[in-house]
Amino acid sequence: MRVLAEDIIVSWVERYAEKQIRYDKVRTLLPLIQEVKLSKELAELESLKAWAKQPDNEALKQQALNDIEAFRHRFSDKSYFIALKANDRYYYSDGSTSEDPYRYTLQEEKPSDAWFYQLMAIKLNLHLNVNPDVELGVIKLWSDVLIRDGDAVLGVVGTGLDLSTFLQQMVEKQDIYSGIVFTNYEGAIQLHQKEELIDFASITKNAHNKKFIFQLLSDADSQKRLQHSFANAKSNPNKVEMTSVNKDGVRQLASVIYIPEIDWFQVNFIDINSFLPLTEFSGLLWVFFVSLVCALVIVYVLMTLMVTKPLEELDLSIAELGKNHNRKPKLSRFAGLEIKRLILHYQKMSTSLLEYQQELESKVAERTEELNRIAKLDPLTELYNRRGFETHMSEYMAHWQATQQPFGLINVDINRFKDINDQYGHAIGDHVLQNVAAYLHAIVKGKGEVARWGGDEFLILVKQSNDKVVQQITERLLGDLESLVINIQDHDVTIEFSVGSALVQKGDTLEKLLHRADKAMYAVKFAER
Ligand SMILES: Nc1nc2c(ncn2[C@@H]2O[C@H](COP(=O)(O)OP(=O)(O)OP(=O)(O)O)[C@@H](O)[C@H]2O)c(=O)[nH]1
Repeated sequence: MRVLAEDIIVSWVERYAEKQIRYDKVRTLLPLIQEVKLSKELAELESLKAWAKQPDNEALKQQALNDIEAFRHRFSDKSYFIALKANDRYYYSDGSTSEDPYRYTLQEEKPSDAWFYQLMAIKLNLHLNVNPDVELGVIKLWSDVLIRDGDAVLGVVGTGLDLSTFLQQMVEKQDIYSGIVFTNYEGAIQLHQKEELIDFASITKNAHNKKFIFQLLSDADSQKRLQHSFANAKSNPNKVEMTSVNKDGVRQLASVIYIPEIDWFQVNFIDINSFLPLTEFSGLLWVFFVSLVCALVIVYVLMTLMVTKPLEELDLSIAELGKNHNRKPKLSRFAGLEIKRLILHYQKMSTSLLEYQQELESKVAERTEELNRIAKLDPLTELYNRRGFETHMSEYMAHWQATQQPFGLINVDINRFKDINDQYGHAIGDHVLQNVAAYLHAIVKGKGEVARWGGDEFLILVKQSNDKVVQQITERLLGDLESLVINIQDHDVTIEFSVGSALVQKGDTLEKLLHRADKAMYAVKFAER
């Protein structure tokens, strides 16, 4: 904002300064320019030139002084001066006396007369000189114009303006300016509010002793910039050149304009800070700061209500979903539309995901149960296989340990089963095994469990039993009355078994019990042979 404001000020000042300077020229500088013009006219006066060539000729002198007297009234100070080269005499008249205007004789070695000899030497047609008037005791702004006859210089003529009046009108009228300075063509200060800064009689001094405007600036860069502006202004008379300089320790804008009529520069300084103090912005900055904080708080609250909170809810629900819980995210009515939509989709997704998962889990459970069941059963006879029977028996043995209710184990082995296989083939053998399984199952009914122990060998667990029941079953299996007869390829084949049994005893293990039943069965088998 400050940079922008500075830019605006610079462009505004540029326009303002240009107009102001034109106005100044008309209002204040015009009298000075007028004086210069008159002095130039006076220098062209033929009678003056004639006298200047022959200063001792009284007739020519009278003629010239008469003509000049008419001019005198036109000068604003109603005075003139003439300095003649031929006799080094200085004439001055303000009309106060009708005497000879001769005042004194100039002397080359006198510092206060140096201006004259310098002008003669450098042959400067017009020179404005700020110098004290020794006679009147005031500082005057002199307009010095050479009296020329072709190339020859005959003297100097001109008038003086009271500097203090001029300064009041010109330099002290500061408006927005922090300082107005007039310099000659090389930058030596001619008009300044502070008289001590004015470079009196610049023309008579060498550069080391002059007071240049550039010395008022704080650094070399600023001096360079101002010198550059001087050069530009000189090549574009009446055009204002702006540059930024450091003066009196602060940044200032310097507007430079060249006034060709008097070969001077006018430089106006503007202290940007005083023109545009930072404090002007402080209120605005506070408003901006407070607005910014309010806006941030509102944005934060809205973001929290519309986005952050609903997302936190969603996050919690997702964490719960990881634990297989369907948690419904709580939604405030401020939640953003997109977020609401997102959460709705999430709910649908999580519900169907959990349903699908439950379905999957129950299917897996079913399959596992089925697999466990299958793993325990013999696929051909659908009786317990060895593994299934062992599991069942270990459970039953634990039960027996607790209740001590007796039970028995019967080992049943088909006699010469290999012959059936060999004679009718394996498929028939399988068929026989299935029939044997059904037969044994029917005999045992609810009294116990039947298992296929391997090949053609079966085991029967007779639960909560005593020796008598076991004996009954054994006898039934060995007896002729209820023999198992299977029709194979139109032949009735009687299936015979070798059967051995054992009752559980104190301190028994399954191994021991099996061993006894096995032993009993083989005893029967070998006895038969
Ligand atoms: N068809 C069929 N045969 C089987 C199966 N498992 C075992 N076997 C047969 O059963 C026969 C058992 O033979 P063995 O142990 O000598 O028994 P066995 O011929 O009854 O002889 P003994 O017991 O001494 O009377 C073998 O020939 C096996 O190949 C099966 O699942 N199906």
